[in-house]
Amino acid sequence: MQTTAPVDREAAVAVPRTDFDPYADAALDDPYPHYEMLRELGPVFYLSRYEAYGLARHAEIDAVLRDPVTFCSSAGVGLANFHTTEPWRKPSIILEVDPPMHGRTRKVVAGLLAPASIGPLRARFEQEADRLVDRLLEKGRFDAVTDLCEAYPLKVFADAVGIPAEGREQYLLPYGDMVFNAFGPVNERFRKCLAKAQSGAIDWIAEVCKRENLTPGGFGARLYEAADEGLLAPEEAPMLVRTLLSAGLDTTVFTLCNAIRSFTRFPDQWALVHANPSMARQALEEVLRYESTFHSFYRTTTREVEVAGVTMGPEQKVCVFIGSANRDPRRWGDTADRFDVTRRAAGNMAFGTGVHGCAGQMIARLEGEIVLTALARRVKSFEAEGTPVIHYNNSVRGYTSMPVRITAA
Ligand SMILES: O=C(O)c1ccc(-c2ccccn2)cc1
Repeated sequence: MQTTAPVDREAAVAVPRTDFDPYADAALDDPYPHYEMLRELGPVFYLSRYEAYGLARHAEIDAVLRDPVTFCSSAGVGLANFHTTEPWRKPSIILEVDPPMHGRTRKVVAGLLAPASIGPLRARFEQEADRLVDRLLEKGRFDAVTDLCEAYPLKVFADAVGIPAEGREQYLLPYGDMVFNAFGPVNERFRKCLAKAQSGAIDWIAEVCKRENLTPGGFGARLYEAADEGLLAPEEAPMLVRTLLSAGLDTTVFTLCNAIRSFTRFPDQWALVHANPSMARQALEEVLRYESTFHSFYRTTTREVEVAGVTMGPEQKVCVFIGSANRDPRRWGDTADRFDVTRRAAGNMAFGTGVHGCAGQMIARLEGEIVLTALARRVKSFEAEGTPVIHYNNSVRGYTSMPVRITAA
């Protein structure tokens, strides 16, 4: 366990320094004891290894994410400051921009992914979930990552965007892996990703975002229609298709992984959901709180600002550990570390909060709720077959492999 060094001389109030490395495998194996240590350091601390401030408590993270002017996104939402470091790809026109520009692109994407727009997808999402559960019950034992958690979003969400079926397995997840590694340091993990992705994913994504490759009526085609209507500049449509493919796959895959993992660890919780499938949506919310898929990202100060008595200069990177906010006993009480599907987990930070709160959170919830409901109706129990293999990534948590055995109801 890392130690804290003497106080930082410059800060008005001593800011505790730590050489904790959030990106070390040991931290990714089980971040929660480390998050506990960070929360106890104070409301604000300094990650000396990365020369960035850090917040691990719910209240301060909530305040920072609700102030996009002081804590901006246009310098990148990862450790790299776009004012001094060349971004690895053209910055996103929704994630890596500030108001007012952000408001315009956000309005278009949020409209596309709003309940009214995704409601008509429910029937085909349910049909696909039932077909998938049929296959899993026939198998009895399978790898929950490849056969369930990856298979489902790669089919239903990629179909909803309207991209070709060919090449999805090969390119979509590796591309997302790179997107989420890019929010961390340029470490070995990220460098390996970049090298691999040069081999095809980046070109494949650019190709499938072209209008001629998108199914009419899908989210992608509808972004080009928004450009036709003047709501977007022509070159912004493919950029927002790239957004959907960057943000909408790995996150839901890992959320499903974290759900299955939690239910194999806590079979009594699955028993509750199996007994009452209408709890699926609420159970999913507790999965999102308990094992947030997306764990940490950054904002950059646009001026000198004081947070909890600590004065930060301008151009400072501030890491918000939303995975820790979701376990903060100051917000969730002393059962914060308990996986409890009967808890009211709404208000968790899994999708962030404020103007940049995840625009796709409703379709993510729809996918999760439908899969868990289909499983709850027909699967009595999940048993883990051996230890699952963690997927190591700089900012999202999930699994590479998770052999399970299921028992039909
Ligand atoms: O506009 C993009 O390319 C983009 C937008 C959003 C994300 C994202 C970040 C964290 C969690 C979920 N989504 C990634 C990429």
